[in-house]
Amino acid sequence: MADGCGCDALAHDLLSVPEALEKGLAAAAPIGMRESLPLAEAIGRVLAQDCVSQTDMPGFDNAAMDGFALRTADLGSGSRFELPVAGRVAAGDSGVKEAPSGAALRILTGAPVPAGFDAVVMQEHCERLDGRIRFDRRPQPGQHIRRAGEDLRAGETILTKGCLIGPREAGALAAAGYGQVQVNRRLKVAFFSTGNELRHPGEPLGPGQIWNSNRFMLRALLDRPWVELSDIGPVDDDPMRLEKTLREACDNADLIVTTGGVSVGDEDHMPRLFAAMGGKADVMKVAMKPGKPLMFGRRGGALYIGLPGNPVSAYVTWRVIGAHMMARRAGLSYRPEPLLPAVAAADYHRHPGRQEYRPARILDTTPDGRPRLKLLGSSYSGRVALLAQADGVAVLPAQAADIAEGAHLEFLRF
Ligand SMILES: Nc1nc2c(c(=O)[nH]1)N[C@H]1C(S)=C(S)[C@@H](COP(=O)(O)OP(=O)(O)OC[C@H]3O[C@@H](n4cnc5c(N)ncnc54)[C@H](O)[C@@H]3O)O[C@H]1N2
Ligand code: MOO
Repeated sequence: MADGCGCDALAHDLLSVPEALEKGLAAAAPIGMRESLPLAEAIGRVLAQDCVSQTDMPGFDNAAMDGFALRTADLGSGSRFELPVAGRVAAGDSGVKEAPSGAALRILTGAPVPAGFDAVVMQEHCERLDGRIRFDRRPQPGQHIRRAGEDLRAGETILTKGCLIGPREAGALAAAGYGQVQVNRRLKVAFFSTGNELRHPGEPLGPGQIWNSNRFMLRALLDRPWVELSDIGPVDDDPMRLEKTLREACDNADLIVTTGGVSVGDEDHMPRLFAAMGGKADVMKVAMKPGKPLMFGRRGGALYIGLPGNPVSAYVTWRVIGAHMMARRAGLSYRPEPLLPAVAAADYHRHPGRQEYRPARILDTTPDGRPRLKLLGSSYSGRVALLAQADGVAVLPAQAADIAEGAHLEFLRF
């Protein structure tokens, strides 16, 4: 939609973005169905249980350095020390190593520190003689020893349900002894794009036809390890076909995402069809640009999100609202996306009205580290190529008309 279409005059009737997001999150109840998986298969999934450490972490006093363990009480006064080396202990060794009073033990990183030993001297600080070590820095008690439980005590929480099991979480779960974890079952997501004008990319185009970009953009947006994705493909603006597709999708999916057909045109069938099928539908007008029309619906166990057809509008509404709804439905805890402080790289003028998410490119950074943003074309809701050139969207306040070079902007980085 071009700038200055006049429709922004109605902006006061619109829901704000936080209001729309709140409504969306409230509609997106988690599916709450779980399964137990071996840890390796749980990577990329949503954790469905609170996890506590099953042992103290670390589980025993151990050496933080390769070197020599000793008892500081053996050192006496003076500034030069020499001790015999009475044995060796490596990571994985079990059993208590005995060492006579006044002797050191060769010790390797991760090895249990035998009882009574209270310091480790790094090998770099020791001169090694035949069966003895000499060093001239007095070690402090506790030096280079990782004490049992200093990280976490057995029973302390390491992760709470609702987090994504990424590399750090997988590592923490393994360290806490979880070989098997409860995760939410994959969210069944079905998607399709509506419109008679749509052709598969590369197919010859007749008059009035365009290549279907939303289908591929949505596939990339929705394909997550915690999602079981079903691509229904394009569907013509034929009410019978649309209704059949929607009905089947509602019967089989936890979440249905479509693009197009949610506005007020004669071929914008989705709101009416959804209601006719016995679903509860809500077409919202959101005070954001692009992405004004946005539809939510519920029918049986299915949640429906109808995104606007314009590709940039669909992307932005997905990023700002839809993605949070999908995440919540899959059981992920909601985390607001932080906006970064940035500055305008030039003077810009715009028509005030709706809060705008303008594709923007980072030119460079200011001396205090803020990105300097070039705002890309003002008429862009169909220009998906512009989105691909952007590093993110600048969030322009509803009432801002003139934005001066150097002015503060908020930036949602892709
Ligand atoms: N009288 C009004 N007309 C419109 C309004 C309004 O408030 N009053 N809102 C405008 C805005 S803003 C948007 S956004 C669009 C949203 O309309 P729909 O969701 O119903 O989308 P369509 O009309 O089906 O398509 C809009 C546009 O996007 C192109 N499109 C659709 N699907 C795809 C696809 N898969 N790949 C690429 N491009 C696609 C489609 O050809 C249209 O050009 O409504 C405005 N109108
Ligand atoms: O302004 Mo529309 O919402 O093109 O997205």
